[in-house]
Amino acid sequence: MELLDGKRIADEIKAEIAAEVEAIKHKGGKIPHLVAILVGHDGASETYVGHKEKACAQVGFKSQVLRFEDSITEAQLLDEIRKLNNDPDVDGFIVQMPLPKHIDEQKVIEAIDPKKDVDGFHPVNVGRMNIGLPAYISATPDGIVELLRRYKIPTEGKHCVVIGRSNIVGRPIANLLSQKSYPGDCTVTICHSRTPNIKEYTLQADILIVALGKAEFVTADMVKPGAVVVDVGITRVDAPGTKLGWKLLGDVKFDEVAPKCSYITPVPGGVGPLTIVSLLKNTLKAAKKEVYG
Ligand SMILES: Nc1nc(=O)c2c([nH]1)NC[C@@H]1CN(c3ccc(C(=O)N[C@@H](CCC(=O)O)C(=O)O)cc3)C=[N+]21
Repeated sequence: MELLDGKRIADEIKAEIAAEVEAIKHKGGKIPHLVAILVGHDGASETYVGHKEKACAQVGFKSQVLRFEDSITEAQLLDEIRKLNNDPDVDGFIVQMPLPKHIDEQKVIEAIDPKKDVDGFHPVNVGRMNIGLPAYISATPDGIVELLRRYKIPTEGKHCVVIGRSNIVGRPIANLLSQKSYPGDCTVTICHSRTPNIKEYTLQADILIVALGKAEFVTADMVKPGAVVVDVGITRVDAPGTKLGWKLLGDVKFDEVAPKCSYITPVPGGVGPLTIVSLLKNTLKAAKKEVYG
């Protein structure tokens, strides 16, 4: 069993991006500039946005967080988005999810100029990605693809089973891995909450991608010996007696599943660190006008 070390790969890619930013500076080109909009005070969102700021500083990007109270109206938020769409210094921006209930998330996503949508959530980017055109690919599926590529995991002709059908993970990763590419050329099955007897499918998986958001859902009896297991879940649970009083659990029961695998991602330190890096990759592409010209 070998760990898919997302932290190590993330550091490797960040070093590559930092070198490119240095080269851009040297030539007097545009320093990539990422903006994050953060509404309210959700603890996890604060953490992620903090990670993004730190990562931007590490690679030499310009970054900014625009903070708004929960009381911001949808119209006011849409107006802030319009300003960012029209600000030539801003290469890309994200609106951290979740948003307060009185704001329509889909409306917000669709207000973002696809050229600056470095989260890859706008239907234009989703659609382009789905048909294999240049696009901003959203962070989690892109992170999974990077892990498979950097560990040179064979994918052609493999059966990839995805648990979860969300717009931001299950659906896009199933699409990418079925495309004619590397990593790709997989036979893909999507399972979800209405799939009876999930184990019947997971036992056939050469590559098992788990993204349903249920802590320790996948147990050893559900995994084929030698499988590659990618765990996208992160659930915070109480851990009395530890220093923090809590810990993070994946969607896979790591201790019993790991010994059966050829490769497996840890949680934390697997896909998570790569999601931040994907955002940096997209912002660099935006600054270089690589996707839309
Ligand atoms: N507009 C928007 N874009 C997002 O990309 C977005 C979002 N909203 N809302 C929430 C989710 C979640 N997300 C993660 C980012 C980093 C880690 C990450 O770095 N995880 C570390 C552990 C982090 C920790 O210690 O809590 C790891 O798995 O090793 C995880 C999850 C981005 N999201």
